[in-house]
Amino acid sequence: MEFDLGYGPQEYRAYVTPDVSTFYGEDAGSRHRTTPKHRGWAAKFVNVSARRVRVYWDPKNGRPGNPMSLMGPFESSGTASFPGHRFYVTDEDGGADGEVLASFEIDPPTSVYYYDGITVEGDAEATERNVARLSPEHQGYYRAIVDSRRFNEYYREFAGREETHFLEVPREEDLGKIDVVGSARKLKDGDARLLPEYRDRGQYLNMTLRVLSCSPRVFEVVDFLSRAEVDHIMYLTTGMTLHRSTTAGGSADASAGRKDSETRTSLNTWVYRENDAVIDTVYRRAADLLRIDEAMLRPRSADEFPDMDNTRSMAEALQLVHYDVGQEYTAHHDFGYSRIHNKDQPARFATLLLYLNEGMEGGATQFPRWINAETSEALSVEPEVGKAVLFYSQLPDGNMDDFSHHAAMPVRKGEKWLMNLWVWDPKYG
Ligand SMILES: O=C(O)CCC(=O)C(=O)O
Ligand SMILES: [Fe+2]
Repeated sequence: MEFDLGYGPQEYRAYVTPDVSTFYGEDAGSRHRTTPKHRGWAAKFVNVSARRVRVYWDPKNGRPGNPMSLMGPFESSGTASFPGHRFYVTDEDGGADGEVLASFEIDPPTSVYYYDGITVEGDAEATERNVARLSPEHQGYYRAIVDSRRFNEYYREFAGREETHFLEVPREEDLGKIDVVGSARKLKDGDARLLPEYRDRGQYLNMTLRVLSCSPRVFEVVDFLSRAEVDHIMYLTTGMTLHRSTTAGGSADASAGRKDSETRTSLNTWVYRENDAVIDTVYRRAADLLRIDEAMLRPRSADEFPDMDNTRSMAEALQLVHYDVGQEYTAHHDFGYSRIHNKDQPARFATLLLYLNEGMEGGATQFPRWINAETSEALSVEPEVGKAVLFYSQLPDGNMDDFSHHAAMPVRKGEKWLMNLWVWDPKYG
């Protein structure tokens, strides 16, 4: 798409969600998108002011709001929400009953909601006076947000969605041409590495990547982990202490109006690549699956990939999660909302879910808003020992994918063990 923020015409490769018919290998127009039962909608809040403000979810029953997040000057936060839900902003010290500086009703396709204490609508001079009172650093953030808002208008017009990420650099990504539900790609022999000392000569693990959904992009790899590996991981966890799980951005990322303790009720701990040869193998295989070098998933020395602007790992430690009966993780996004202060806007890019057991009742991973032509129900993935699910939280153009909304359904009987491998975009930092 072409856009102009006042610095001359520029080009941007924005991603337009394809017609759903193409997800079935058919001509555009032959099938129609269903309306999902789940009406979730991601909301991002931006504090366009030099004061510290709090965002509250408004329960609309006359009671004070539930605190969602604290935003410093020119910072942002976000949450998984629903159309019609209301939020309001007060001064940090004002509390839930404080003077309401701005209020918002979630109204698709709007995803980004601004509390703007600087801009005076229709009065450029008054606006400039407000800007002049800001520190030079804050003036820079203000102008960046103004540009981003204007860019967002072009993006929304072109792509039908808002950019929830302060986009800078278009990203391209090689997913090959597996863009039809049910289609599969066999990963080449040798793609999936086993440590040499653990394999016979010429023996490789072959993996097949199968498309479960094109939007969000969700793939399944049955037998990603061997039984022996799963047994080993479960053995490693013996004696580990698990802690109550939290959500990525604390309450800022909890589903609107619910506390952390209600949205994610599981226990978890972290498993490190460096500490175990089998875990190292899992990372190497994950890198093969993602088609990136395994070095990206560990700290690098300065002479490896000198073109990268940092040497940090793009991956987090593996998060081992345990769900007991009744425990769940309600629908959420994995991407998080990065601070505007960070020019690189780091965000989680891909998630690999590794199932370590099966046979429980409940406990499926669901994508309730997947775009498809067959059902309004969620896409539901059942845990199977050793199975991996790969999904992307980012669209090919670098924006966040609101449809990557997903949930771990409550376990009704038995228990569930799973590992999360979170991979950040290359500018993690
Ligand atoms: O347990 C699952 O199936 C999904 C877990 C998840 O989405 C998360 O931990 O972020
Ligand atoms: Fe998640």
